[in-house]
Amino acid sequence: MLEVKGISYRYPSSPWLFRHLSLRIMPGEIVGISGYSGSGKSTMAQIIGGYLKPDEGTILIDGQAIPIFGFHPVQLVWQHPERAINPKWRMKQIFEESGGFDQKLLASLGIKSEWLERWPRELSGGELQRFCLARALVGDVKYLVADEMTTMLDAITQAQMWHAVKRLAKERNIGVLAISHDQHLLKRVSDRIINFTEIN
Ligand SMILES: Nc1ncnc2c1ncn2[C@@H]1O[C@H](COP(=O)(O)OP(=O)(O)OP(=O)(O)O)[C@@H](O)[C@H]1O
Repeated sequence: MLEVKGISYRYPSSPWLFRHLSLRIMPGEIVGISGYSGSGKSTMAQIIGGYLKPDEGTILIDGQAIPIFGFHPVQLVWQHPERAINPKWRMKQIFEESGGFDQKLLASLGIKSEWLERWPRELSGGELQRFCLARALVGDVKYLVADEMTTMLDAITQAQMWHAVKRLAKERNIGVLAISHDQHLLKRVSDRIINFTEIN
């Protein structure tokens, strides 16, 4: 189980963004989270994914703190794939760096093998985002945080990606936190939905 226990965060010279925020995600469970713009959902996502350190509180997996070094068992997929990918590497290199190829996974996300030879700038936003999702799902990922993962994408790509995430979550027992302003999407993909303002 992923436990977010009483975390608090404030950016330098700013008031508390949230205090004593807690939530739990079970393996294989998809938890949707909504909340007003600027309330701190992405900041919380970055804390859970290990990109930011909380000022108070802890993140535990099965009762243990997440090791600071090595593979992070919580992987984050952001809204803007172009900001998450090194533009100087071909897609193949990006994949190799993150732990290698899983042909079945690539196929299930609709990633064509010829895209692997391309540079990031030679792929559309939707194609790049599929790569980011595939990269997040390579290896022994235990939890996935999808922060507005498909907001910029067309309905078909959105449906394909979420179909794959739902299937993989159940098959591999990966817990998922889906952050979105799209209530219809959250209702479709989530086992339960939390309002961000109710957890802090
Ligand atoms: N690096 C930063 N330094 C200072 N303030 C920041 C920084 N990053 C974000 N903020 C502020 O923190 C607040 C929360 O931002 P965050 O992106 O976490 O909210 P959010 O709930 O994800 O918003 P949205 O739904 O619009 O994506 C905002 O007021 C934002 O301006």
